[in-house]
Amino acid sequence: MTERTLIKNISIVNEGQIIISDLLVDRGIIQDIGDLNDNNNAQVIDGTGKYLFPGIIDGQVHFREPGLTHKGDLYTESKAAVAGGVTSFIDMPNTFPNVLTIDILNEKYRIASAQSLANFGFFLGVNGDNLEEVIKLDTSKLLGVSDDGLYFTKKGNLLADNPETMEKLFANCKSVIAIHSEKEQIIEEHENIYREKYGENVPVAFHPLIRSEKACYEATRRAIALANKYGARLHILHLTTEAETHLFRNDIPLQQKNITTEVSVHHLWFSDIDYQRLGTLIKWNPAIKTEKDKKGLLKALLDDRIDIVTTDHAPHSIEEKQKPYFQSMSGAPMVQHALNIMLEFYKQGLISLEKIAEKMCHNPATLYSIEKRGFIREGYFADLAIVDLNSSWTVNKKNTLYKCGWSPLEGTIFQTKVTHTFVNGNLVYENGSFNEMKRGQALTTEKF
Ligand SMILES: NC(=O)N[C@@H](CC(=O)O)C(=O)O
Repeated sequence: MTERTLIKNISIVNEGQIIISDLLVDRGIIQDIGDLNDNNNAQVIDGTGKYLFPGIIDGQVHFREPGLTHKGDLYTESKAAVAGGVTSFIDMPNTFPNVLTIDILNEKYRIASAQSLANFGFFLGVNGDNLEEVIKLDTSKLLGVSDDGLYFTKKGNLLADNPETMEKLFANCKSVIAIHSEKEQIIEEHENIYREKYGENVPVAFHPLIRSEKACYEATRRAIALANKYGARLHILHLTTEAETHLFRNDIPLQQKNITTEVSVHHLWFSDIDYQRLGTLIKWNPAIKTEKDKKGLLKALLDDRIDIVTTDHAPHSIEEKQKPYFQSMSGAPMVQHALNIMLEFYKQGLISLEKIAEKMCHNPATLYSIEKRGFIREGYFADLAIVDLNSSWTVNKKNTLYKCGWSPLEGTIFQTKVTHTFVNGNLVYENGSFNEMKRGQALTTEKF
């Protein structure tokens, strides 16, 4: 494979602008942007009529390795990611064993260097069990700490209404604290009410009433109050309610924010009217809520109260999903289809291409201080995605690359297609084919 690629005559979507230009990639780096001629045997790609985005940085995925690899693994899920234009991801700590020590964190980096087709970063998990060790660490060196998904084990966790644990973490942690924000006590009260009425077969349409707006709002309000008290760096994961969006600011630039938040694509795409059609396939935590919430989330994304878009890619086997309400696993795979979803909103006139690049590429890089990625700039890593905005296709089992083999989007017609994805200058994905010679790199941060 040639080390140089010249992309000719492409519409570059970057930093609030779209300009038609050429771009030269040399040995993994964006070497030049402008009116360029190939003078050194570069592989040439004609970009006429197509759009070039910085590779998507997905700030929240569950790729399931180690320990849960019957659902997904770092190779299979990163491959699906790359097919969707995602070139970097940050993986959550609820793999097994839970990522509660630096040794386990390092082990995940080791596996990913051998397996992942995309660039990778990992959260250190934090809960009541390892809090004392975490606050002894130099947390300023970590990409972030998170409690996400650790609540599945129902022990010692931050969400179990443990104000002391939360307080100590916020007082001492120097890195981004990424919180899964739902108040467990409120959820348990609701679970008991519905269990009494319906037994194990609670209709899934009640999921947003069990994991309710109040459960989300109260937890988010409390976390923000603590972050303000200690000046901690708080990030609220996967926001789901319109009510919570009003707790976030848009009067200061992202670089100056101590408190940030995100929306996951499924909470922009689905609403409670979809439970009837899709049942437990769209059971997520926090739950898919109402049309009003869905609209409110998009509004907050557009006016910058919400900073980034993530997927919370959470594959489970179809057997694990198709169970009665209480046993059905929460979460679903999304990473391959996230950019298509956002581009569909563009097609509907709801968001600009520049805003998509801001929320899926630039802002995740800024929020997690990721070095030299997320922007199309000379000297930056050549993580790039080319999209055709006029090419329709239907999601089906055959073209869904997740190890779990299904998607809640099956049957959906997308009008846009990712045609090429470059990771560190390597053309890893091209029109349905993969070049798997190279592996992704660990994300480095400006803090290291
Ligand atoms: N979002 C989900 O519904 N599930 C996630 C855990 C999580 O993000 O809370 C999972 O790991 O399956």
